[in-house]
Amino acid sequence: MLDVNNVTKVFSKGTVNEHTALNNLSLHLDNGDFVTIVGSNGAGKSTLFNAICGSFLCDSGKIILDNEDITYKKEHKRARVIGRVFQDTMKGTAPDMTIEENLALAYSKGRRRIFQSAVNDKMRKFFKEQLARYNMGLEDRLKNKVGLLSGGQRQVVTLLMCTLAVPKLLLLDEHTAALDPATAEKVMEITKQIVAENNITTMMITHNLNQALTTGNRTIMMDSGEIILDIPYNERKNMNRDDLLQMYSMKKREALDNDRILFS
Ligand SMILES: Nc1ncnc2c1ncn2[C@@H]1O[C@H](COP(=O)(O)OP(=O)(O)OP(=O)(O)O)[C@@H](O)[C@H]1O
Repeated sequence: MLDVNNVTKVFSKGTVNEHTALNNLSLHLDNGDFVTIVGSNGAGKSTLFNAICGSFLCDSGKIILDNEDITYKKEHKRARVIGRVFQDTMKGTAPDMTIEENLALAYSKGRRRIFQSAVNDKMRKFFKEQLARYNMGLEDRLKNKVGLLSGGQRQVVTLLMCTLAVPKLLLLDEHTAALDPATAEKVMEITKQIVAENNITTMMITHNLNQALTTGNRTIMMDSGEIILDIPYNERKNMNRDDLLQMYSMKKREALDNDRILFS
């Protein structure tokens, strides 16, 4: 489904601040893979997502999504088939628009009617049914502005917006990190449900090693713009966070500095 082939991204090239954020990185995802991504601050995790989304052009390498070379495709065109949920719960929705207007935008995106927020009764019924499934009380608040919702409720609306038209790829960028533990757990449950029901190929960045090891079917660890560990399900299923930290230390030949890594 996704092939990232030898991708390199250098920021501030030719200056004293030159920094290689992605270093000849390659990655293959099969259809339906749910890959969790861990790594220290500055490892290049979000930059990898930005490269896949087309936030910038890479210095070298190719990105293929569902057999299409998207290396030079514009970001807004990629956004039609790639969903992304950020840590910042304000991103991804229009706070001054109502829940139903936000959902209608996403709904029409999938139907090629760009930027259409008009809501009809059929859509309203559909949105209500969808929201009711997640027990967040959102089905009765269709006419509330999204800006009035809690962070957890907004993340659920964003998730639904990203998946109403099933994307080819879903990118979750620490999307539960800003929520309180109970809400984070609830949003993770909903995420897993949406991904499983629609068999969405998904990548999720997290700093929580336990979450990384118990979510999806594979975990990769990044460091200095490279993938240093790629652990498939069979290997991962009996691992705990200490095993993962030890694997990191063996690979890097350095002890793991928990403060730097910021793993929970
Ligand atoms: N637009 C940019 N311009 C210059 N440098 C950048 C830019 N984006 C990222 N970087 C640098 O690239 C490196 C990788 O950043 P990135 O945000 O991908 O790390 P990360 O693994 O997501 O870290 P974190 O866990 O802290 O979010 C960092 O050193 C960062 O400062």
